[in-house]
Parts: sequence; C-alpha cells; structure tokens
Amino acid sequence: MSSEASIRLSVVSVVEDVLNLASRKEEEAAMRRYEAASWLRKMVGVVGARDLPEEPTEEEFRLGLRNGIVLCNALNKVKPGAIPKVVEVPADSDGVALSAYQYFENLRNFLDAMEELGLPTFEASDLERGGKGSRVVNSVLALKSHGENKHTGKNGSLKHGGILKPSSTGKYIIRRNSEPFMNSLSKCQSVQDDEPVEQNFTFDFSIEGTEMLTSPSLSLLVRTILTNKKPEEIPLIVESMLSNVMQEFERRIASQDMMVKTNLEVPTDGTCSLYETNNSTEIQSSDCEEKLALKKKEEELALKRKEVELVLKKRDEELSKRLKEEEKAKNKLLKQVLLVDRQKREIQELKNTLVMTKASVELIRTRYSQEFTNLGKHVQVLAHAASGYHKVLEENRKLYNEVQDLKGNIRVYCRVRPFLPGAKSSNLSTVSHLDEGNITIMTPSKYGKDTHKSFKFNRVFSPSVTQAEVFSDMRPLIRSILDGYNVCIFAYGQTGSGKTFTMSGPKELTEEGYGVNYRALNDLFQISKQRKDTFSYEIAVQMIEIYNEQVRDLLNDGPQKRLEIRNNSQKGIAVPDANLVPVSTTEEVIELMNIGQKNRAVCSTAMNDRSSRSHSCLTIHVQARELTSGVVLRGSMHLVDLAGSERVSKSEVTGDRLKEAAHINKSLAALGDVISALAQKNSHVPYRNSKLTQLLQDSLGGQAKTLMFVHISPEADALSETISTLKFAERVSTIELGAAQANKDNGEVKELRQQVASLKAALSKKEGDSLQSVMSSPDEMKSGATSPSNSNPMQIMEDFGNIEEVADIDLQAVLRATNDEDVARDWDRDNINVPDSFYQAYIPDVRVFRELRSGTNSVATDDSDDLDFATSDSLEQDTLSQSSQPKSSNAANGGSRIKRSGPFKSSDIRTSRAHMPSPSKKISNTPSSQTANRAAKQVVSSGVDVKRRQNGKTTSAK
Ligand SMILES: Nc1ncnc2c1ncn2[C@@H]1O[C@H](COP(=O)(O)OP(=O)(O)OP(=O)(O)O)[C@@H](O)[C@H]1O
Repeated sequence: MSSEASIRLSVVSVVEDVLNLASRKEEEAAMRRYEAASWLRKMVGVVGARDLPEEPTEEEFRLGLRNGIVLCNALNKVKPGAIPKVVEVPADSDGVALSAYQYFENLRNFLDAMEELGLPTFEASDLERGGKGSRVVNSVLALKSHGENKHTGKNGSLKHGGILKPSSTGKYIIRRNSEPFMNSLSKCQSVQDDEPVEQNFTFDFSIEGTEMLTSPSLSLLVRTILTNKKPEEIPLIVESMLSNVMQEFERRIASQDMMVKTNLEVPTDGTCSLYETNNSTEIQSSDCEEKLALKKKEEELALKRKEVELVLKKRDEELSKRLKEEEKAKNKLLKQVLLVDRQKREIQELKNTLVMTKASVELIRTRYSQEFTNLGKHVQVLAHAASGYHKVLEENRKLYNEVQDLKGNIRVYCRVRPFLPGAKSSNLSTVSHLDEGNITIMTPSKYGKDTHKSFKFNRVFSPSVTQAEVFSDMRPLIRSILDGYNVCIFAYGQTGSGKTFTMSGPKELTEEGYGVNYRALNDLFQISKQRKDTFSYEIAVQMIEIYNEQVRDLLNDGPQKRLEIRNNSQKGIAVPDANLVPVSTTEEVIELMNIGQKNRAVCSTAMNDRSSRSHSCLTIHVQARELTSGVVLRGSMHLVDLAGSERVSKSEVTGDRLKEAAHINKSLAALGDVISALAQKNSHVPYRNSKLTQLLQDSLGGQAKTLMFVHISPEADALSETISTLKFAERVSTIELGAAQANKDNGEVKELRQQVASLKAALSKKEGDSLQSVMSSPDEMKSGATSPSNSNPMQIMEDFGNIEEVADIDLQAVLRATNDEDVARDWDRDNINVPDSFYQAYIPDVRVFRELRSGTNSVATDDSDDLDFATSDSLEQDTLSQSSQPKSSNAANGGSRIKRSGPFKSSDIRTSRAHMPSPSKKISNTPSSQTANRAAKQVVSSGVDVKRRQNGKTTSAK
C-alpha cells in the first residue's frame, strides 16, 4: 500500500512537474539547469564524475545528470540512516574536505534542483519494476527530512562515516569502513551489471549508453517530446500525455486494489483490523493505522486530484481562451496581412493604370496637338474664305446699293423696339423671326392656327441692336450729302414704337444713346475736317416742326411766326424763313438740339409718356467748295421724326390732344396717298394735301436719296398697327425715284448765274413797269418770245422775285444747263383714291373722319390756287377750319382737280429750281420777292384769278 501511495505521490509530482515544465520558458529551464548543474558538479566532484562546465550545454548537462542519477541509484540502495556513516567528507577542488553534512547538503540541493527542474530522481525503468523507484523516493524524502534535521543540528551522526577520496585515475574510492554504503553500492552495481562488488573497488559511474536509451526517465522522455515543440503545442501534448498517465495510474490502482483484496481480509466491524494474524497484534494495529493513513491520503489524493482536475480544467479553459485569442489575433494578423497584400496589389495596379493613363494621355496630347495644328490650318483656310466671303458680301451690298441708287428706290429699314421695362414677362413678341433683310410677324387667325406674314426690307434691326450699329448702316448714305446729294431719312411708325429714340435718342441722353441726328452731324464734321485740304465746308442746321398743320421753327425761342414751305426753292431750303444756324462742332449741335427738343410739342399719352405731337424735321445743309476748281457742291439732309400714328381709342386722348391726333393721322394719311401714288407711278401725286408731304416732296419724288426708317412695337396688342405699318413700308420700298443726282454748280451754271444776276439787276429797275405791263397786256405775255415748250413763268417768278416779265431771259438755256430732262409729274392728273378704310384705321369717329377727309380736300383746293409758289400759311386756312367748309366738287374724288395742260410740269419746275442760283439765303425777304408777293396778293385780293398757263403766259380772269 505504501508503494501505491508513493506511486500516487510520484504521479502527482510528475504531473505537477510536467505542468511546470510545460509552462516554463526555456530561459527558466536554463537557469535551473545552471543551478542543478552547479550542485551536480559539486556532487560529481564528490563522486569523481567528470567535471561539468559552469554553463553546461544540453549534452553536458545530460551527462552530468546521468551520473547524478547513477549516484542516486547507488544511494537508494543504502538505508537512509546508514548514509551518513559511509560517506566521508570529500575534498573539494581546493583540497578542503567537505563534511558529510555538506555532502548531503549538496545532495539535497541537487535533489531540490532536480525537483524544481521537474526531473524525477528515479528512472522510468525503476518505476516499472516497482520497488526501486519507491526506494529512491523514500531515500530522497528521508534525505530531505534528514537534511532538515541536520539543518536544525539534531543529527550529528552525519559527521561520522567513511571517507571518499579521489583516486589517481580520477575516480573516487569508498573506504572499507563504509560497509553498508559499499554494500548498497555493490548491490546497485549488481543491479546494474550483476557483477560482485569487491572491497576497495573502483566505482565507475559511467553508464552504458544503451541503458539510458532503453530506460529513459519519464522526465527525459517528456523533455525529449517537448524539446522541439512550439510553445503553443505543449499544452495539448501535455494534456494528452497526462490523460495517458492518469489512465495508467487508474489501471494500476485498480490492479493494486485487486491484489489487496485477494491478499487481505477486511474486518467486518469497520475498525482497522486488517490482518488478524496470530503472530502479533502490534503488527495488525500498525497495519490498521497505515490503512487509515492511506485511506486518508487517498481521500486527500482524490481531493487533490479533483483540485488538479479543476486546475487542469481552468488551465484548459484559459489555454483554449488564449488559443482562441491567439487564433483571433492570428486571424486579425492574417486579415491585416491580406489587406496589406491587397493594398499592395491595388497600389501596383494603380501604378500600372497610372503608367497606362500617362501613356494614353501623352498619345491623346500628341493626337490633339496634331488635330489642333490641322484645325488651325483649316481655320486659316476658313478665315481666308470668310474674309473673301465678307468681301464678296460687301461687294454685293455695294452693288446692290448702287443698283438701288441707280433705280432710285426708297430704302426701307425696319427696327423692332424691345419690350419696355415694366412690360409683363409673359409678353410674347409678335415677331417670330427676323434676319438681316426679312421680318416675319405671327398673326393669330380666327380659327386658332397661327399664320405668318413675312416682309422684306433693305435692312431689319432686331431689338438688341445698338444706336451705333444702326447708324453705321446708314453712314454711307449720310456721307453722300458731302458729295452734293440730297438725303432724306424719315422715321415712321406707330406711336411709342421708337422713332424719337432712333432719331434723337432716349430721354436721358448718353453718348451710347445718341441718335442718328447727333451721329450724322458728328460724322459730317469729322469728314469735313479730313477733307479740309481739298474742300471747304459750310454746315448749317434748321429745326422745324409741323404741329397741327402749322410749320414752326424749333430754333426760335421767341414768338412763333407762321412759316411757309417752299418746294424746289434755291439751295434746297424748303423752309427759308426758319432759322438757319451754322454749326461746326458736335457741342453746338447738341446745344441746338436741346433747344429744339425743348420747343417741340411733346406730351404724355396712354401709349407713350413722351409722345411727339408733331412731325419734327432737322435739316442739315452742307455747302462744299472745291478749293482748286471752285466747284460748289450743295447737299442737304432732312432727318424727320414723324409723329406716331395712333388709335385715339387707345391713346385715350381728348380735347387738344384729340385735335393733335387728328392732324397727325391726317398728315400721315396724306403721306400714304403720296406713297400710293408714287408706288403706282401715278402721274399726279398729291403732295400738297398736307404740310408733311409738301416738306417731303423733294425727298419722295425728287432726286434725293431717301430712307424710311419704319419702327414697330413687339407687343401683341399693337399687332394690327404693326401689320399695317409694315405693309405701308413695303409699299414705300417699291417706289423708284430714279437715280439721285448731285447738286453741282459747274462753270456753265456759274455763267448762267452771273447772267441771271445781271438780269435781275436790270429787272429790278423795271419792276413797276413790268408788273403794269403784265396786268395791262396779258396777250403779249401769251405771245411772248420765250420758248413755249421750255419756259415756265411760275418758276421764274419764284426764283427771280416773282416777276412775270421774262422777255429777255434765255430760259431754254437755263433749263438745258440744269436738269431739264427729268420726267415731271403731272399735276393735272387726279390724286389717287385712297380707300376710306385707310383713314378709318386711324380716325375711328366717322364724322370726324369725314370732316378731316373733306379737310384734306380743302387743302387740295389750296392746290388749285394757281399761285403755285404761294404755299405759305398766309394763303392757307387751317385745315380743321376748312373741314367745316363745303366740299368742292373735286373733293369727292379725294384729290385735287387742278387741271394743267401743256409741256411744263411742276416736277420740271421743281427740279430746275433746286439748281437755280440764288443771290440770297432768304429769298422771301428780298425786296424783289416781297414786291412779287405783294403783287400776287393784290391779284388775289382784287379778285383776279391768276392762272398760269402753258407757254409761260399768265392770264387773269375775274
Ligand atoms: N431701341 C430701343 N431701345 C430701348 N428703348 C427704346 C427703343 N426704342 C424706343 N424705346 C423707348 O420706347 C419709348 C417710346 O419711344 P419713342 O418716344 O421714341 O417712340 P415714338 O415712336 O417716338 O413715339 P411717338 O410717336 O408717340 O412720339 C421710349 O421710352 C423709348 O426710350
């Protein structure tokens, strides 16, 4: 039973040792090894074994260990009590003898160290054989306890015993007097090799290698198994090993129990009477005690085992936990490694992509640069072509203009006003399309389908076009004044459509806003400066307005006097009595214009807060004298800002404004009549139906270059006016005036002028007589010497002071020298009948319309006044007052019924008059003209109906 307990103890200690071993680190083992080695060395020194180095290698240590084990085995065979007797104090390396006490001390320390190292002090083979191992353990325990006792100084017997001395061969000799020890050794030897032990023998501790191999210690086995294993594998290995050990242990205990059961009888009283032999009761009681002790121990062991199992379990759990954590950490690490790998791969891929992208970018760059170069070449070619195209366009335009000039068409420009600020954003423009020369208006039809009406003009300006752009297009026309042409630009359109804006500019005038008026004059000044080496220029301006059929001077701040319009007057001055102000700088012009604008009749209506209530006309007169030849070029330009046509229902005017509107509409209707007549090439054109048409007579029917600037509003509610305005404008554009001609005074004309001047002087002397003779002998005039076909007394009268005695004047020569080939318009033909609807569009009230219509006829009857030149207001009645007078028989036909026969046509007269020399700027103020006027008035007042007849003869009748 004691051996069983020992085994149990041993197993437990082995288990602990193995566990310790498993948990210890290699450094720790090395430390222990170092310690054990030092003890062992001391012991080995005692027993004469080979020296161990201070820090032995694994191999050296094993060797020393083997020697130690052999020593243990030897000691095992000695009874514990005998050991002190047989072992003498050995000498150390310095020759100092060690006491037995020291020896055992060393031995005990060695054993401790062995224990700590987890190295059992017995061999596995001993264990298997049984008995030996237990003895070893016992001896160790005994030694231990003995040592302890010694340590306390109770056992002095240790100092006695034999002496071990080193022999000359390096081996230790045990003296004879140590008999029990020697016996033990010899027994041990016999166990080893079954050889008889001699006295004074030399004991060789070297053990056969095979013995170690065949019976390795459990510890060594464990160590060998665990040596090359990884630390994390050890717990598993140890676990399986332990389970094997425990199985073996259980098995053995079971077999021991079986043996005990068969050999011993257990007392039934439950006391400790294990052996009831007759030999001795002492033995029985001691056995019983032993049994109880063993049972107790067994219980303790069971408890311990449980504890161990618990500890093991705990450790298992900890281990598995640690394993899991390690697994986790490993996984994490693995993941990280994978991540890093992936990132590395991705970086590599990115690098590759970057390289590829760089390459492709480079490729694209080169391709692009190539394409750019090609493109550049193409653009150059295109630019070249475009410049050519532009040149061609320019050329075309020039040619077109030349054709226009030759044909003498009235140019028509159309400008669309933008929506005014404050207009509804939802407003849609009636203009659906426009380009350089075309404009299309959208007209919603009754049946829901939109229809489009297109119009073609010389130029169409969109709402976004600037004042400068507008002017640049008409610049060449304006410049032609300097070359002696007459130019007329008139702005036409519905009220509020932008006429004043184009001609003068906006209310708040800025440089960008300057209208045609300012820009034209500015341009003329610049050119005149540029040409100052070849020409000397004189520029003068007039500014008049036709308000309620009265001509007013806008540059006259004083009381207004009635002015007359003189068509075909000399120097092309249509209103000779209006102020003619010479200008030389733009500033002067601006100043004058401001005065003019201030004096102009303007008022606010529902359709325009700055509505012009009159037709205004800025006339620029230019006289150029060529410095070398002395040739004089005379040009003039009318810049007419017409009052806008308006539907009185829309403009919501009453009283004076209504009267103004009626006059405005009437004069515009008269303009319509004239345009219609001209467009249809009628022989009679009713210029005299209004002051406006009278003013524009030279420009519309003469040899001027004429431009009509038609304006339209984009608003939908102005659609009907827009359409009628555009239709009117289209009609105007068909009018052919014939090629314009420059007003050039050449040498021949000069001569003639001189002749005329001398004649005038002669005539003035005879003034009184000649008038008398005209009155008294009209037949003489009838059979006068002048050529019947070419002379025109009316003109002579007007140009030379209204005298009618022209006997000595070579009029034929005068006319030949000027422009006698013009096709005259026949005054004797009827005016064309303008449909009533034309008037009605502007004058909704039928009664007013009829009155005005009759008023128009009344004016026309003015025309029938045979004093053709007497168009002054003094001879005319206000058109409105005339409207109340009974209509003449001709009125029904809507035009003048003045019949003129004979070859002299009024247009002939006009044309020639325009080129006639004049001694003074204001003819009407000359004494001769005053006399003539007086004479004419006398004629009228005396009731003599003076008629101009063909052949230049004047007849009078009561
Ligand atoms: N092209 C344009 N750009 C900007 N504003 C314009 C343009 N044309 C006209 N306007 C503005 O429209 C309004 C009416 O213009 P404007 O007085 O010139 O018309 P109108 O035809 O002369 O009218 P009325 O016949 O009644 O005198 C003004 O406020 C003017 O500034």
